[in-house]
Amino acid sequence: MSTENPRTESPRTVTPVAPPSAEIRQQATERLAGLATPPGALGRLGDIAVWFAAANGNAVPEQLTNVRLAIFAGDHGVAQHGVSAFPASITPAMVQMFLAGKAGVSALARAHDVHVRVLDLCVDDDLAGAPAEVQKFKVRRSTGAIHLTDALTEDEFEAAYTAGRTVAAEEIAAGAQLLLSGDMGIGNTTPAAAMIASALGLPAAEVTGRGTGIDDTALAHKIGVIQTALDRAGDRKDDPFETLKALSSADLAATTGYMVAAAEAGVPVLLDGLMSVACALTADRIAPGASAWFLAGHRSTEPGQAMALEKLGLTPLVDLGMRLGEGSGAVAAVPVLRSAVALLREVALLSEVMGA
Ligand SMILES: O=C(O)c1ccc[n+]([C@@H]2O[C@H](COP(=O)([O-])O)[C@@H](O)[C@H]2O)c1
Ligand SMILES: Cc1cc2nc[nH]c2cc1C
Repeated sequence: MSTENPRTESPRTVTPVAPPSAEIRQQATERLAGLATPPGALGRLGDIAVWFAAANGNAVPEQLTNVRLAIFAGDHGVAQHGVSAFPASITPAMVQMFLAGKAGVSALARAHDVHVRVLDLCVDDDLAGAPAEVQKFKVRRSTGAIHLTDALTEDEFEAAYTAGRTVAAEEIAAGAQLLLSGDMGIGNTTPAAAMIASALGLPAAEVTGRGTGIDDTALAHKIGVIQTALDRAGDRKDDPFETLKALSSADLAATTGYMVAAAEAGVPVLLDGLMSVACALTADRIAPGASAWFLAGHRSTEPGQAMALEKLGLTPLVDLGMRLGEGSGAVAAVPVLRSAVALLREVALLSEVMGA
């Protein structure tokens, strides 16, 4: 973890982020080359181990014992406009499942020892019985339908973005060696696609996918909704903060703030599917260089995710055809990263073997 990237100005400042230590990266590369394995025999696991070593600040990287996932949940005005295969009432129901430990991501997180925190930024429900902690950053109920109006007001944007930064700081204070982001929100593949289209300067038709599984008719309608939103935002798409305010939501603005803050603090982030990668792309617009702290967990079936990953220069660790969201793809990739770390930490050096 480095402290070389302090950000003291207002949240709306584009400030580059320094990459992980080149010196430690070099030491880790030399260690990898010296392991008692044939050169290159570890394939990508070797590269991943070196990346993590540099991000972790140790040429012999720490064992990954404190991996922490924050799931940012919210509802989206566009969900009332025929862009999803499911009703918005699924969002609070799934948040309750996360809290009960019964969602897909809950099972994976237990299997792989990942700490899960659930945050309601803009769920359109009062989440009866949920701990107060879950709603402490709640900005509003649902967000503006982005083809008709801005997702957030200026105050709401600042509250959401700052909330995400605070969550990252809290998780880092709790000892996070690796942060993961997850999402829950019916309709959220629509703003996520709009964020990616804005960053890449692409039309809606190229980045839009089927989300929860819409048919061809609904897909054509969803493309129209996203293109209308992009046209409505106009030149504001050139500014990542305006993009978040006009075209995202409180949960996605918070996720972006979380990633910017993690990179600034020098803590690596393992990315999930479409929403996570849309936010990572936006975080890298806000904090150029932040992507050096990001590792792609999995490849989602959403086309926009692949395009955003390519722009970020990231290749996913696993490609399992998943499109669940929740952070599930990132959690599924944790054992791969742990495998890489274990190899660089624990394998003997060839010089030791030969000298023995
Ligand atoms: O992570 C992904 O790539 C992904 C792809 C498709 C759908 N999802 C999940 O499905 C929901 C959004 O889909 P939709 O069709 O309602 O926009 C939301 O809760 C996401 O977590 C997630
Ligand atoms: C059941 C269900 C679970 C989810 N988890 C994330 N997005 C989801 C969408 C649906 C519909």
